[in-house]
This record gives sequence, C-alpha cells and structure tokens, in this order.
Amino acid sequence: MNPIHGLYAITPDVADTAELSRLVRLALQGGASILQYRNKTAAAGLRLQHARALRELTREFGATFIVNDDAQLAAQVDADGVHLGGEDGSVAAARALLGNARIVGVSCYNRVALAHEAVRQGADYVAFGAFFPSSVKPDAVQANVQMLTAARSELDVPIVAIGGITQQNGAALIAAGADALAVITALWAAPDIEASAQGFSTLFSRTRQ
Ligand SMILES: Cc1ncc(COP(=O)(O)OP(=O)(O)O)c(N)n1
Ligand SMILES: Cc1ncsc1CCOP(=O)(O)O
Ligand SMILES: [Mg+2]
Repeated sequence: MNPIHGLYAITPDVADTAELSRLVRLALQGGASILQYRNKTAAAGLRLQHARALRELTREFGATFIVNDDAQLAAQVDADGVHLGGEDGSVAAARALLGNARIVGVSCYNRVALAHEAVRQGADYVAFGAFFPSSVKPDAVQANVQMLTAARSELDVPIVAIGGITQQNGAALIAAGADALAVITALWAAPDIEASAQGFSTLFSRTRQ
C-alpha cells in the first residue's frame, strides 16, 4: 500500500508532550494514516522529546511518521521521512541523512513545474496548496482544483493537498487526484477529534480515485 494515502494529520502547536500524545492518539484512533510533526517554536530538546513520543505512537498504530523541515531530527528519531518546503534544504541533502528507503516529500505550492523538478531530484511525494484560506498560513500561495487535475495527469508520485481543508471541501480534492489530505485546524479544533479523523478517512473510501 502507498504509505502516502488517506488523512495526513499535521500536529497542532501543543508544547506538553503528554497532551500532544493524547490528541494525536485520538487522530490515529480515528484512522489518520500519516502524521507529520510540525512545530516552529519549541526548543531543540523539546522537539526531540515530542518527535520520540510521536514516533512510538505512530508505530503502535502502523501510521507513517514524517518530520517537517528537519531531516536531522527525522533521522535521529527513526521517522519514516521528512517534509521539505522551498526553504528547507534540498532533497539530496535529506537523502544523505535519511537514505533511499525513507520518504522525502516536497512542497510545490501551486506549481506543477516545481513538482516535476522535485520528482527529478528524487522526491517520493509532492504537496500542493493552499487550496482554501488557512488560518495557520493566512499568506499561503493559493492553489486550485484545475492545477491539481493537471498535476495528477502528469505525475506518477503521490500527491498531497493542504490548506483550509475540511470534510466538506476535501472530497473534490480527492476526486481531482489527491492521494492524501493534510489537515491541521479542521482536525484538532473539532469538538470530537477521533470522529473528525474518521470522517476524513471515510472520504477516501467514498470518493472515486
Ligand atoms: C504535507 C505538507 N504540505 C505542505 C507543507 C508546507 O511546507 P512549507 O512550505 O515548508 O511550510 P511549513 O509547513 O514548513 O511552514 C507541509 N508542512 N506539509
Ligand atoms: C502548513 C501549510 N502550508 C500551506 S497551508 C498550511 C496550513 C494548513 O493548516 P490548515 O489545515 O489549518 O489550513
Ligand atoms: Mg517547511
């Protein structure tokens, strides 16, 4: 099975490791198949503690564990891979740390040409977005369904969609070719995180791909 398929949960900004683990467990119970550890503010020691805890938890559930931005941290905690944006270093540098068996995902914003280049450099998946307004990244570049459709017809690697995705607007992205939906707010701000994860996961069995 493609390890990049289904609900791709990205961690909320929660500093306390036990509380972060409690929330993530709910998402995994609800069926999140990929977890990305994304934290822009914690100190290195706390990030290591978080990443170690989440590595253990994702193993328990058989979920794919990706670290955002930091290939070194990914290697240190034996994560399944790393996610790189335009300012996060090259695929080659990540490969040098992680080897060929790990996953390297690359942000391509709204540019299919960037995705071709990422694949040429050895990316295992590409991400496009933001598809909808995002309170986490209000200034994010806007992507649209037409470019996703074009990307799907041109690319063989898994495609992740991100940015303001909800259970309501996510189905159209899956129908257009997204293999995974990366979500922050609609998952963690939901009144029932497990039910929200379940709802997102169900979209993948309902929507023709
Ligand atoms: C799955 C996924 N897609 C896109 C991003 C955004 O990456 P980037 O542009 O590097 O921005 P930051 O998340 O680092 O602020 C992502 N993290 N995950
Ligand atoms: C990291 C990132 N990159 C583009 S939008 C975004 C944030 C996604 O969060 P949300 O699902 O809350 O819009
Ligand atoms: Mg980044």
